This record gives sequence, C-alpha cells and structure tokens, in this order.
Amino acid sequence: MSSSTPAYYNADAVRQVLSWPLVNRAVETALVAIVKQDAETHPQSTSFACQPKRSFTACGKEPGRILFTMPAYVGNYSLESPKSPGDAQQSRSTLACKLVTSFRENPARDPPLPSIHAHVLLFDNQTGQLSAIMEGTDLTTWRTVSASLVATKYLYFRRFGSQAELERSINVAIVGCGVQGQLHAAAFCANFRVKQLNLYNRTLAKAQVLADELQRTLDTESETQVKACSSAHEACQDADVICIATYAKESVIQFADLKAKQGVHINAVGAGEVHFSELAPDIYHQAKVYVDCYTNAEAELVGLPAPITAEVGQIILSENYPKETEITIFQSMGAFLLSLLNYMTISVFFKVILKFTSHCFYLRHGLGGRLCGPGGS
Ligand SMILES: NC(=O)C1=CN([C@@H]2O[C@H](COP(=O)(O)OP(=O)(O)OC[C@H]3O[C@@H](n4cnc5c(N)ncnc54)[C@H](O)[C@@H]3O)[C@@H](O)[C@H]2O)C=CC1
Ligand SMILES: O=C(O)C1=NCCCC1
Repeated sequence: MSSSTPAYYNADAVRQVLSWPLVNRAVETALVAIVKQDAETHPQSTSFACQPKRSFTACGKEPGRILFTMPAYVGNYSLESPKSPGDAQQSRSTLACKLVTSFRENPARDPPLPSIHAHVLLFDNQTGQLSAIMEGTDLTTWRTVSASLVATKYLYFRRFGSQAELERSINVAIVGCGVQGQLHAAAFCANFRVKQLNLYNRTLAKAQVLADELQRTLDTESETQVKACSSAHEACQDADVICIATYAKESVIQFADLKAKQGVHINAVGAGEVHFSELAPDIYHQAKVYVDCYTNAEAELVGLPAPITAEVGQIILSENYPKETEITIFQSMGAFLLSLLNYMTISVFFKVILKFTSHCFYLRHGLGGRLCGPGGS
C-alpha cells in the first residue's frame, strides 16, 4: 500500500455490517484465541497474538475522563473454517490500535452525548503506515454486549446441557439502562429465550422508556414480559442472568438481592473508578469469577475480593462448565483483540485492505473462522 490517505469508515458504514451471528462468532473466536497458547499443546503453531495491557490517560484532574489506548498485533495467522478443517488460508498479520474515550458526564450534557467514543486505527504491518481509520463506538458497544452473550452461553447455559442456550427460558435483569444496558436488553431478547426482562436504572424514567420501547418492538408472539423496576432488588431477585453496566462507585447489588441458591450468572460490565465496584464484596465471596483476558485483569483487578477462576476461552476449550447452582461472574474488562477480530471480519464486507483481509472464504464458509497457526490449529 502506498502513502495514500487512509481509508475512513464512518459509523453508518460500520453499523450496516454489524449483526449478532457475525459479532458473536468473532468474539467467541477471539476469546479462545486470547487463551495463552501452551507450547506443549501447540508445538507447531507460529501464529502470534500480542495484546499488551491497555494504557489509561486521565484527562485533567477531574475524575471520570479517561483515554484508553488498546494496541494489538495478530501475527502470521490464518482463519480456518471448522466445516473444512485443514483448509487454512494464506497466513497474514494485522497491526492495530483502538482509542477509546470514556467521559462519564457526557449523557448529562445538553444535548446529551454518549459516555464512550472509539476509533480503530489499522496499520500496514510491513511499512507501519496508517491504512485505515474506522469509527469504533458501535463496534465497542456490540463487542462488549457480545462478550456478555458468549460468557452467558458458556458460563450459565452450558451447565444445563449442550443445547440449553436454545431450549431453556431465563429471567434477565439489566441494571443500568444507558448505552450498554439498552443493547444488552435488546441482544438478550434477540439471542436467547427470555421469559422476564427486568430493567433497573438510577432514574426510573429511563428504565421505563426502555421498557416501553422494547415491549413495542418485540414480536407480539414473544414470550418476553418487560418491566421497569424501582430497585435493584426488585429487578434481580428472580433473575437467572444479570447484566450490570453503570458507572457506580458503590455497589448496586448485594448478595441478598440474588436468587442465589438456584444458580445465577452475572455479567459485570461497567465500572466506577474501580472495575468491580458495582457488585458487593459478599457476592464475590460466594462466586466464581471469570475474565476475558488475564493480561488486563492482572493489571486492572488489583484488590478483587475473589480469585479469578479462568478466562472464558479456557472454559470454551475445556468444556469444564460451572455447576448448576453456582454463582458466576464474568468480569468484562474489554479486550481489544476482541474488537480486532471484529474488525478483521467486518473489513471482509467492505472488501478493502485486502492485505489484511484476503479471507474471502468467510463469504464462502460463513463466519466459522478459527484463529490458528499456518500449519493447522
Ligand atoms: N467492559 C467493557 O468492555 C466496557 C465497559 N463499559 C462500561 O460500562 C458502563 C456503562 O457504559 P455506558 O452504558 O456507555 O454508560 P451510560 O452513561 O450510557 O449509562 C450508564 C447508566 O447507568 C445508570 N447508573 C449510574 N449509576 C447507577 C446506579 N448506582 N444504579 C443504577 N443505575 C445507575 C445511569 O443512569 C445510566 O443510565 C461504564 O462503566 C463503562 O465504562 C463500556 C464499554 C465497554
Ligand atoms: O473498549 C473497551 O474495552 C472499553 N472498556 C472499558 C470502558 C471503556 C471501553
């Protein structure tokens, strides 16, 4: 690629290609790829995924304004369709960096703005030149929600059998009805069988607006009942799965709010100044904690009131699912490699930057790609 102006993909262009099957497959692939490859189990692998821990820059002295830089490099990989194992494509490498700002007071502005804004920068990995810039805000929201969906599939449903995510109806509570909460609510209804969807927000009116909107858009045949709740306890007391995405500095949910004896899974997505501030320590004391990525967890979860049991990718690979009655927490850190895999997938649709993404096999085989070394997995 020459020194021409980088390609720019705006929010509309990105939004057009986002769909749950696409994003979920990419995120699941990435969660597995993130698991540190063991030299003994993968002696032939020459693929290389490098995701250093992300950096934080405080923007001024006021809290709540942060710039994250999230670099990642995936080297010498090929994407293989599980339908035709061994049919690995020519290997390639991708170098990128996501820049995200999180300004938590933005929704209170007039007019309101989202708290999170993101862009993805893609580089030519031979020359280091900037090749493309992609609006990454929706990508970030979808990726984050998808990580919760995949974590729920493996950490909750799979306790009940290999088809449970298709067959079993669940009660879901959404705590925090901002950008993340809204997409979590819609996505859980779109991807799973939800009997009861309870919504709780600090301002009840916001939960009510979302409840009305969801009830309107859900199919009239839908089994889902949606309710705006006036406390976290009301929202969570019968929930099988809880998704919490606020900026709360103090815990919003306590152990006493859970229907704990029957098994509960919590996607802990949001954060105050501390990632795990949304859930009370007494929940962590009773729960098993899983993360997307140890690299960020080791750096950012200092003081977590419980040990980390595993990365979600390890559970996907080992099929060593939690027990039916356990409380599990997916501590969602955000891992750029997850976005990067999304990016690589999406760019196939744009049919650009072929240097990075000549994997037209995606179009032929669907999105069954698995990151692997050139000689096979
Ligand atoms: N894990 C990850 O990869 C990602 C995490 N996040 C995090 O998710 C959280 C939410 O992000 P957005 O939805 O974009 O923010 P947002 O500002 O759009 O929404 C936050 C919502 O939480 C509500 N809220 C605040 N405190 C509350 C409390 N104590 N009880 C109930 N509701 C409360 C607010 O009223 C608001 O509706 C943030 O902490 C953000 O940093 C965002 C993107 C990715
Ligand atoms: O993109 C991510 O990952 C983020 N994680 C934490 C909050 C900001 C965005």
